[in-house]
Amino acid sequence: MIHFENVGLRYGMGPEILRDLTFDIPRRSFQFLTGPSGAGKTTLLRLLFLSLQPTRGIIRTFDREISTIPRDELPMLRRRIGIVFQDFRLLDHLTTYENVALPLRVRGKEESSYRADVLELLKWVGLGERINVLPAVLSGGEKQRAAIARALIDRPELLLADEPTGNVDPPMARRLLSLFLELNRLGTAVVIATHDLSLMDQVDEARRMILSQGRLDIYD
Ligand SMILES: Nc1ncnc2c1ncn2[C@@H]1O[C@H](COP(=O)(O)OP(=O)(O)OP(=O)(O)O)[C@@H](O)[C@H]1O
Repeated sequence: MIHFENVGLRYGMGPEILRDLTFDIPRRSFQFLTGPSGAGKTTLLRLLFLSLQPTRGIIRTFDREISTIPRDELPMLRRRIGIVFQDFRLLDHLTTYENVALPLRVRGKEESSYRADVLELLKWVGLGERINVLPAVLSGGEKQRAAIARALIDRPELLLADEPTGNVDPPMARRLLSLFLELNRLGTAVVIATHDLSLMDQVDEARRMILSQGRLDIYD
């Protein structure tokens, strides 16, 4: 589904942060992406989300080679990808409900067709009492859960999550992990960037992608 071939990335004139990355993200796969702070996990997620272009090498996403796609077509491809940013990126003027429903609204769906699903997901992530408030009054953990719900609601083909359990307690982290696993069971490929070893230990069958000094090792 995603193919990287000899991909390298540098910011401006700086050093190469990622070097010669060659790997696939298969359909329906589940992987953790880990490595020391500053190793380039967020950078790799940005490449996967098509918000950065590689400085060398080839990336194929959903059978399209990225360098050949006109910029104005990228948003259509991105709609097939759900992403949880480390800094959440909720829209300040929208309520929790509206933020989570946004991907469906953008798709032109009728509210009556998704309202119950959005409310159910919000309850599942523990935001049932926070449906009609703005992000400014949510705690860090609540914002994180709203961002996760928004990334999941449209059942993307690929889900990317950057430290998605960084702001929640261990029971909530387990609950969120079970949500990612359920989404994966329904057919979504999942990539979770994390430092949390206990989280990774809960999914024996997950692939581990380990970034270190610009290189990537994969353990299936
Ligand atoms: N926009 C940018 N411009 C220049 N350098 C950047 C930029 N973004 C990241 N970097 C550098 O790229 C390297 C990798 O950063 P990145 O955020 O991808 O690492 P990370 O593995 O996600 O780190 P962490 O675990 O701390 O979140 C770091 O040295 C960082 O300073």
